Amino acid sequence: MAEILLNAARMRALEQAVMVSGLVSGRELMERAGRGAVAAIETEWPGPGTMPRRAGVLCGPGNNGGDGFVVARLLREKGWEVEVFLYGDPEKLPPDARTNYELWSKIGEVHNLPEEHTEDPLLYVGRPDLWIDAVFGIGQTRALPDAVVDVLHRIGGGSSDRAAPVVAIDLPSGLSSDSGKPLQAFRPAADLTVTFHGRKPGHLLADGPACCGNVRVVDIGLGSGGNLPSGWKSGQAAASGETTRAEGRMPLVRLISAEDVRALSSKELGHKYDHGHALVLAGPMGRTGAARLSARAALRIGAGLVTVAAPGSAMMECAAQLTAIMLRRCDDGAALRDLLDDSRLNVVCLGPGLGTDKRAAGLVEAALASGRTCVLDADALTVIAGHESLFAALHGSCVLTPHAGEFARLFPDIAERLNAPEEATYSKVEAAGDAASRAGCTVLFKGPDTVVADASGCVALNAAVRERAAPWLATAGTGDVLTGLVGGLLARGLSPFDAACSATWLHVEAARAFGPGLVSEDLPEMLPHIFASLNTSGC
Ligand SMILES: NC(=O)C1=CN([C@@H]2O[C@H](COP(=O)(O)OP(=O)(O)OC[C@H]3O[C@@H](n4cnc5c(N)ncnc54)[C@H](O)[C@@H]3O)[C@@H](O)[C@H]2O)[C@@H](O)CC1
Ligand SMILES: [K+]
Repeated sequence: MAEILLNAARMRALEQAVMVSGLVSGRELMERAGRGAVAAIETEWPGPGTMPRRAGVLCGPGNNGGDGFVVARLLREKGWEVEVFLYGDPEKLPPDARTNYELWSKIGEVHNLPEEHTEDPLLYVGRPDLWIDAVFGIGQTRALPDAVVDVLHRIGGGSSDRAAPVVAIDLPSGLSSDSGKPLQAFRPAADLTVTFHGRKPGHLLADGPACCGNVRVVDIGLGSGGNLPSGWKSGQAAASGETTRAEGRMPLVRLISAEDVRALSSKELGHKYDHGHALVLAGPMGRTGAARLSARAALRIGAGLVTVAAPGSAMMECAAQLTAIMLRRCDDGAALRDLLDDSRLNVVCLGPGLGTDKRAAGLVEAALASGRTCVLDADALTVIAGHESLFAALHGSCVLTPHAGEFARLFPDIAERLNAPEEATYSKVEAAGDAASRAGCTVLFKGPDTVVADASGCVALNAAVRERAAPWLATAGTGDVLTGLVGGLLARGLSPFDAACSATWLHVEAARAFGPGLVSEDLPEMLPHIFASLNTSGC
């Protein structure tokens, strides 16, 4: 199954559908959520034996608070000393949360956390072993009230050196479920986040991974809704009746995984021309390294043939460095048009080390006018950002691979919205989707949370965070390698969306397989190892 990240609206819809079907009540779902949270706590921190443990449970005014009352009751049943605090009016709790408030009230006290005179929960709990943050979950769309920020500060839920661990129920309070951005200046932090049915985009995007700590998913019996069959690919969201960007709502986000690339590890028998021919455009003498890195990556990922096209001044430099990769001279846009008369050249990669001068603009123009499948990166993106006519010439067979700075040059208003504090629920997923629909092509928006979006509304996320973190990718030239990986997969015939998804996953896996000390040249050389391990481990 492909993992779909459930945005808040979709999670609500799933819960509603299950409750309306009569298969399970909201109260039972809440009980399962609380039970799952307690089990996750016991797994994360196996107890010291017979010693009673002590927890402070902070509950909010909605169903997230309801989960908190369940957790409090179940911990008490297990012998924990538990103090419970409520932010909100018990009379206004929704029905299931109210029921659990009443169940808890039979066995323990509920301390009020009034807005005006925030009490210090530490006074009640002394030295707790654990804090439970059940103030807000997927219902939060606006900044935390100051009183709640105050309390979370006191328990250390915003700093890394807190005295007792914090367990967030569903999400740390103050974090947007859809964007992974804090909803206010206070940046919440938890050691463990227990979420239900499936991960939400906010667990993996932006600040989410740093705020959430370990994320454990609890099955509360909502069935397989939200997951899509393996092999689910671009375009199928609309066909399956799922929400897409094209419908103007938050898209379904698929997590990119090994499943996306397993089929790539075998090259079907055939002639080298059956696997495409990528043309990589180089910049002037002294700047060809970037294009050579792209070319090497394109060849390693399985393009049948790769040619570097360099200006006359750089021919000797390239010739001295290339072996399996071919070399052609290409001084300007006219020369590129001539080269592209050869229809076997099915992909053009341009941008790394290209420069931003007249030659570069001519090459970008010729590449786009040819209608060829193109990967545009680095300098090519800067050139496009500076020429409206080139932006307008982008077409459905293009892949743009901007990092945040390049994205802001190409789509300044979208980037501004993404970075505006008052737009905390606007996510990188939506930003990439808006950019793709404006450009009319696939956009691979780089980062530890790389988002791939196409103009039809399909979106996927490659999360290189926590256990999949690859900090070694922050070194010169790794972006040039990614350009070549996308180009090589396009040459092999993958669609722009699929090529971008697979390339970004392999890029991270290559970095992880090499580890510390990585330089960009190492990345393509790790691919045989990755393909071999995909075949043998079935990971
Ligand atoms: N029956 C269900 O629907 C289930 C819900 N579950 C829990 O319920 C949560 C969602 O519950 P709710 O929809 O009640 O939402 P929350 O409990 O997240 O928020 C409650 C309400 O608080 C208000 N609010 C949000 N942000 C606020 C802010 N900054 N300041 C003041 N008020 C704010 C909103 O009106 C929101 O509806 C999930 O995250 C999950 O923990 C689970 O128990 C599973 C079953
Ligand atoms: K919470």
